[in-house]
Amino acid sequence: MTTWSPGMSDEEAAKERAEADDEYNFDGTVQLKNPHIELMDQDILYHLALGSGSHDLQEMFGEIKFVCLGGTPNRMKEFAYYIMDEIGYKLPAGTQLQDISAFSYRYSMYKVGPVLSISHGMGISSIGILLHEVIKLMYHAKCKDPIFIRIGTCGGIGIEGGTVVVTNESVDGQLRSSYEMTVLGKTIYRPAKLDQKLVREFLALADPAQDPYETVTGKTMCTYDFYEGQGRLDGAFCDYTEADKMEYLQRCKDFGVINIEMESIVFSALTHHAGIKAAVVCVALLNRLNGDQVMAPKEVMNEWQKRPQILVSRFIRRQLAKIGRLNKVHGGSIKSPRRFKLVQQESEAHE
Ligand SMILES: O=P(O)(O)O[C@H]1O[C@H](CO)[C@@H](O)[C@H]1O
Ligand SMILES: O=c1cc[nH]c(=O)[nH]1
Repeated sequence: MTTWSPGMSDEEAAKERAEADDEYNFDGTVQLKNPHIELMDQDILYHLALGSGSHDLQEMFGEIKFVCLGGTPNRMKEFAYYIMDEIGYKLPAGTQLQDISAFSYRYSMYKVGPVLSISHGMGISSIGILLHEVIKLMYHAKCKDPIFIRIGTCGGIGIEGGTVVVTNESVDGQLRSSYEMTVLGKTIYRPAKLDQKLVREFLALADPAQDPYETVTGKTMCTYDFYEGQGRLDGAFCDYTEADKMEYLQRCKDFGVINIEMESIVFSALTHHAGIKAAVVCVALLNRLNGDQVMAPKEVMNEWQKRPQILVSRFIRRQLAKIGRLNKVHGGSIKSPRRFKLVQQESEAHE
């Protein structure tokens, strides 16, 4: 847990935060870098329709290891049923998955054993609010080493529709790799860092023999808008020419950007700030160098949207298998691969 306190100087606090970055607490629980929360009688997670006073969050969510987020309620409900099959999770007879956040009328949330599947809506503000509450949920529930994964769609730059992209770095519309926000009237920047080991793990799970599509990695540009923000010519307004658009997209491509979407910068910045490992896996719906309109038929797009889910499922199954193997060795006492790694490192040091 961070030792930041209201009396600390800015310099001390920055040092404290830098040291605490990218780390879970030693027991794997999530650090909360907000000293005010502990002082509150209860914490109402308003947009999730949950609260630390009204719900036993540890009982309900303590076992969560994977938090999967995607734009639409429908995709995340489908993913919940898909991952249920994939990990062999059985619902009690005669029951079905419930949308835990249904009464927020904002986001949908499904829990399948150690997996949470949550819709985040469109854009930085929507996922940003959700992330505050989900990170606090992880903290209240004392979840150990949770990994956050965004399962999305995007526009490709120089890649064809149906290609799966694992983001290695998120940049904004000005190609800056930090998330800019205004706090108390001041502009602050949070580094938008993603876990590079996770990137490699996801790429290694792509299987050219089995997958009739490419899985690639590169920079993802995250914008505040779908139309002008992404240099489209087909919005309600457009004050630039096609040549201007192509020059911008080419500049992005030359910088290493291979896709564009609308959440990855705040997703990577806030998870990094919370010390939570995170990954972004999206499918391209079109190649923006060829046009702006999303024209693939519905059935084709539905099949494409399954592709990141397949990769994420392989990852989750592999992680769960690791945890299962470790627990066999350690009598069920180790609940996450990371804890296992620490135990492994410690025992190696003593050899
Ligand atoms: O498919 P999702 O997850 O919604 O993501 C992409 O699609 C939306 C735009 O159509 C944006 O939210 C963008 O990031
Ligand atoms: O072009 C696209 C397609 C999906 N999502 C985006 O943000 N942009």
